[in-house]
Amino acid sequence: MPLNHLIRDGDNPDITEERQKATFSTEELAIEIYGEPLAQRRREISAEVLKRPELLDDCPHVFLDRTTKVENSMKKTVAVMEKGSEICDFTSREELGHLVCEVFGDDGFPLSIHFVMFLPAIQGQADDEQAEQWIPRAMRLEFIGTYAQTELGHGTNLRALETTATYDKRTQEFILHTPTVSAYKWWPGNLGKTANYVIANAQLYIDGKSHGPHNFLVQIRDENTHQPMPGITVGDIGPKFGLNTNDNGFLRFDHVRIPRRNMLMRHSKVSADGVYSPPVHPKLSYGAMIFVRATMIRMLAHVVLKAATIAIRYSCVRRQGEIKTGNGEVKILEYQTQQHRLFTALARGFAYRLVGDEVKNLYEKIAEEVKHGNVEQLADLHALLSGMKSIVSYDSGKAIEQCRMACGGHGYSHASGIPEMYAVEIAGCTYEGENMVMLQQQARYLVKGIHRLAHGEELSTMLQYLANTSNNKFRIGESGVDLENALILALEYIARSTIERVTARLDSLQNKGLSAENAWNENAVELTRASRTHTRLWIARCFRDRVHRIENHAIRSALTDILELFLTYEVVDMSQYLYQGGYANSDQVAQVKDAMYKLLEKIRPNAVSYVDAYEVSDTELRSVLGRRDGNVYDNLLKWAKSNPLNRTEVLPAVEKHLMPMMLAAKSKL
Ligand SMILES: CCCCCCCC/C=C\CCCCCCCC(=O)SCCNC(=O)CCNC(=O)[C@H](O)C(C)(C)COP(=O)(O)OP(=O)(O)OC[C@H]1O[C@@H](n2cnc3c(N)ncnc32)[C@H](O)[C@@H]1OP(=O)(O)O
Ligand SMILES: Cc1cc2nc3c(=O)[nH]c(=O)nc-3n(C[C@H](O)[C@H](O)[C@H](O)COP(=O)(O)OP(=O)(O)OC[C@H]3O[C@@H](n4cnc5c(N)ncnc54)[C@H](O)[C@@H]3O)c2cc1C
Repeated sequence: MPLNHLIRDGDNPDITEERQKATFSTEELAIEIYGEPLAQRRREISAEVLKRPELLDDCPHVFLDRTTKVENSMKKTVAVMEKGSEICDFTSREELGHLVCEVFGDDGFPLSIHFVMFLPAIQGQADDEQAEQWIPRAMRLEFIGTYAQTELGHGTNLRALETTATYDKRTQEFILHTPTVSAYKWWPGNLGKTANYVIANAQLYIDGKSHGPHNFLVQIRDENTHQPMPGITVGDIGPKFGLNTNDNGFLRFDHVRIPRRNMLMRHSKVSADGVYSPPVHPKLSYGAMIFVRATMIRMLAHVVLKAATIAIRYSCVRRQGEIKTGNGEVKILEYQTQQHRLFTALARGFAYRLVGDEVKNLYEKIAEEVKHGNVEQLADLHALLSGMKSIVSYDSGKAIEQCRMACGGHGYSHASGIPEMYAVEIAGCTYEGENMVMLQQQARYLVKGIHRLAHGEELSTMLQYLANTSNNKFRIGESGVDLENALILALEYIARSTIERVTARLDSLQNKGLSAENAWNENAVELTRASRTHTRLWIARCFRDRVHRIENHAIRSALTDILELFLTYEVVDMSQYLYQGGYANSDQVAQVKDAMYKLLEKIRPNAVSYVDAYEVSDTELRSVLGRRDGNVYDNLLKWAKSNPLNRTEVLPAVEKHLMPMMLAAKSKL
């Protein structure tokens, strides 16, 4: 029995040959990733979707214009809501999430922000009475909501948001108002044409005094006619780099009145007579952002693993050039350069996916504490997520782009599926906090860590390595030190020395009289680097711990190869930092590189099986190059022929414009 469960008759023999080489069971690896029964449920859901034409696209979605894309996704949403509960358990986020991926792909769907931000904002920030009133209605989809925070003029600097919510004691209402053009809400997903309610973030004013940004539930469209409510101007912001199935929108309030109880009041409150009670932590109204930052890690990793699936499968059916003259053309995956760009992408995908689970669990634990008023760990969580969303979004983007380029010309075609994946994924560098800004949020926490250490104060578990000053020599190759440990210690050194250096520079500039703010800005690039090195260390440690916990020997061994490749790649990529302070020499860095190249060879026979085990169906993959059966060329031809430009032999536009020009040119002869 072959260990790879995806072998089928009629597949491209080049890909079948790959699957026969598997040294671990792909089904067992799938169970390790998803757990049981989810691994099996995902397969059943995928199979059910295939039987229901109303859930499938009539033609490749990339051939459609925006209006049709949006309409299609709305039509399919209704089909999912009507029949979806026959296919999956709606109370399981994982099952529903899988169904959504199958039916809609990555480019957005009408309920994405409803589920990802609107509901979580209510769940975390509404008091019990409000939650009881709003959540059941929102869950039944009696209305669709979104999260309207960003404005035309400000997205990052939330303290400068201009939308106001002024309390009117007389009527016990808030008046929501957009005072300037730059105060228009701008960007919220599904706001343009879909949502009829928003959680609006606005500056709270009582008796002329500002209390900072707070969240309010505001109805923006009529529940029966979907027409904008009085005082509301709303629309779609236009086409974007990606996510064009999503109607990101703009919104203006013109003195819109809402009842006092529409302010989300779990943490901050305004009494009927206008008395304000602040929250136990000033940033609790940022809770929905924290939720998305925690969830997006797995979403981004999922896209990397999809791109890796496509590029690795394709690289086994594409033959180009010879390694040894006369021996025939090889699968392009035989080239070391191809393995390097693809297996490192695969390793990052697995690392981020598995670490993403840990981040989600940590978030859930701390969110529960916060719900009960314990905010002790909120700063740790905020710092971690700020770094994680930045590293994972950016490095995933680079990995996906490598996968695309690794497919040569066909990677540039939408037939590969990768351009759209890249466009969707890379938005993660911007949304939920622009990366440079978020890295600096984390850097504040790291600098504080060094100061605490200097004052003999206790450090959180995450920062304890900062105290390990005896780790000052690279121990690769020493007896008693295995590769993994040596690499983790090297990453600890890189992070510690980088954070120490930049903190010392900040301190010295301030000692010379520079203001804290100016000293910070003069070192901002180095501060973001410190933040990156810390986060990459955290990911590495967390990934290692996750792999060590695997009980199935064959699966642990398969993922150990991926872990070691990840660690060697991270260390090589940051090796310049190893030279600072003389931690390592160039021979030692060469040893890490050699280990990395050996791992590429070791992973090569299992390459297709790793991505097969991740189990993304062809329906979800939406890629001609990444098809499970490897039958790429016939299907590329079919795909091209089916595109709307080929509906007529002679395009009407050619007849109208070019032919007269050419005929006129001929007649002038
Ligand atoms: C069921 C299935 C469903 C499946 C569906 C799947 C399909 C999904 C499809 C597609 C999904 C796409 C999803 C896209 C969604 C995108 C949505 C958005 O983008 S919403 C907008 C986001 N906006 C931002 O993120 C703004 C960024 N700005 C900020 O967060 C803040 O302004 C910040 C942090 C930059 C500064 O905030 P300050 O000005 O209020 O605070 P300062 O003065 O700098 O800091 C004071 C202290 O507060 C801490 N702080 C700041 N934020 C904190 C926080 N959140 N928690 C705890 N502490 C925090 C700081 O660390 C600092 O601490 P010390 O003083 O150093 O100790
Ligand atoms: C696809 C997508 C979906 C979105 N969905 C939503 C949504 O559903 N709801 C919502 O409310 N918003 C949404 N947004 C908005 C998003 O959250 C903001 O765009 C994001 O927070 C960045 O803010 P900004 O656009 O103001 O960028 P800016 O802050 O203007 O950033 C521009 C540049 O200035 C730099 N910069 C800004 N401030 C600083 C600083 N203090 N220090 C150093 N550099 C700085 C940045 O690093 C960046 O290089 C979405 C955005 C996108 C792209």
